[in-house]
Amino acid sequence: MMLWARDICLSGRLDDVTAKLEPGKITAICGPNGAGKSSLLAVLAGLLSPDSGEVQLDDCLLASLPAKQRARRIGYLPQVGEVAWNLSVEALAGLGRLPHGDGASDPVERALAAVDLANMRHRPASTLSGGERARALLARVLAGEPQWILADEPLAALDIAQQLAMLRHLRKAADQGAGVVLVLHDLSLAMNHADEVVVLSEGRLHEKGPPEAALSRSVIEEVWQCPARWLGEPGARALQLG
Ligand SMILES: Nc1ncnc2c1ncn2[C@@H]1O[C@H](COP(=O)(O)OP(=O)(O)OP(=O)(O)O)[C@@H](O)[C@H]1O
Repeated sequence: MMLWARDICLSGRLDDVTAKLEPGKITAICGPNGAGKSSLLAVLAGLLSPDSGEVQLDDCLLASLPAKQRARRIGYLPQVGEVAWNLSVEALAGLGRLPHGDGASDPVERALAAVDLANMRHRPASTLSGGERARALLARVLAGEPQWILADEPLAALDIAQQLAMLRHLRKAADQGAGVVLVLHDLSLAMNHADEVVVLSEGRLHEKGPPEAALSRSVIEEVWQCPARWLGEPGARALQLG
């Protein structure tokens, strides 16, 4: 049970990246702007084909899986939070059931509750605030109850209470066996909430390991070229910059 990117090369974006991701964990992908985080996530989701290398999902190659099966097993939330059609929140979350073709309502209800949008279920997506829209799009992913949740900056538009609620929900999903992979710019969130951190730099894998090691002060200074130090205790770290 794993999602394994092997020797991934993608012209100008990823250079021989290998990373084995485990279910039951929250893995954060971190790195400076342009480091290749979104590209790697899209490759892991099977939405971007690498020039060379392959992604293995459990015992099969991702590229060999029919799109519907892939969509059942991997839920992907892109970075740009656009809603193409002006659906209601409930209908938008319901799209997460499409790969299953069952129109089941219980997973949609659970997803709406998880993102705290059950009371806005009839609101057209066009009337939502940025953070509400981000949560509705996340509800679509959660409603599919995928084995892997791959989300590109899912917390960026959320207030701190919603961030915490979402992290608790993602932790619960991981505890129940899902693999959770999050692109995060906020290194404190990665440090305090991830089990594993993948650090990319200029398209290459720089570090992979537990947060205290992968996001050490020396790694941050080398990769982000930014003086920084961690304050506080493990699990409740704050990053002081400068
Ligand atoms: N469609 C594309 N064609 C060519 N190059 C691209 C394409 N999309 C992104 N890139 C380039 O690939 C590199 C990695 O982009 P990517 O979006 O994966 O980085 P990122 O780490 O997610 O960045 P950010 O933190 O800014 O979101 C960047 O230099 C970017 O300009």
